[in-house]
Amino acid sequence: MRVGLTGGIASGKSTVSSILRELGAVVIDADQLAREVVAKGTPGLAEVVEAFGPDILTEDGHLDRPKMGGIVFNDEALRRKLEAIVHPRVFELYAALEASAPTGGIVVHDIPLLVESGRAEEFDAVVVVDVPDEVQVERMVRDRGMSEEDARARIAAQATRERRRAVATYVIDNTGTREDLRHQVTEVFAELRNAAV
Ligand SMILES: CC(C)(COP(=O)(O)OP(=O)(O)OC[C@H]1O[C@@H](n2cnc3c(N)ncnc32)[C@H](O)[C@@H]1O)[C@@H](O)C(=O)NCCC(=O)NCCS
Ligand SMILES: Nc1ncnc2c1ncn2[C@@H]1O[C@H](COP(=O)(O)OP(=O)(O)OP(=O)(O)O)[C@@H](O)[C@H]1O
Repeated sequence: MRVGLTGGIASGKSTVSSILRELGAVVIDADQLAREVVAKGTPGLAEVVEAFGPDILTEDGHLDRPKMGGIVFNDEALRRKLEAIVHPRVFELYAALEASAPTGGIVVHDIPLLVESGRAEEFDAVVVVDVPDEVQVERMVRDRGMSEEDARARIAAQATRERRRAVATYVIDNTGTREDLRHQVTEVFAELRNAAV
């Protein structure tokens, strides 16, 4: 069973993913794949340097992620340019991982841009982690030391809550405590397991 997991930035997707892993799901993390395809020494990173210039590298030759974030979350055209390099490579890796994933279990695809990429209907079920924008901002500022302005720019680069909720099979409300979250995830996982048999 292929399950899409999505939600706005800092909504709690990684936290939900780790609970799902504990419960026995296989999780494929799109953000992690997006890091791998531009790791030091990859053709992906070479293409990024060609497009954005060598100043986008740190002194030791890695992608300077905070700097790149500052550029692409304030300029939609440049964001699209980066996505055009990263996304096709992520899809390639995905295909390879899916081909080697064990069959029969629940495979969760943690994809921040699931709605934006128009691929929601490719999944047997879609789980949306939902919080108001203000909670996203609060968590980015509190836990990641981001400025409020940067946090809002990232939210503005993504689909609205309403658009995500419109494709949801299950909505997980993450405005409560971590314990509340675990409770809901456990319930959703039980329903997914029932639906899978
Ligand atoms: C700009 C980059 C270098 C900033 O790196 P940074 O380490 O600060 O953030 P990280 O990669 O951990 O992403 C954090 C969150 O930002 C949001 N985000 C990332 N890329 C995008 C994007 N293109 N559009 C909207 N939101 C995005 C997602 O919610 C993601 O979970 C990085 O986000 C990136 O390479 N983005 C382009 C690739 C992409 O679209 N990734 C998203 C999933 S495939
Ligand atoms: N219920 C909660 N109460 C308080 N803090 C929470 C809760 N759930 C998650 N958090 C915290 O909020 C932050 C964002 O959560 P998490 O990293 O899981 O989000 P994410 O959606 O994966 O983010 P990103 O889009 O950047 O990958 C983290 O610091 C996490 O520890």
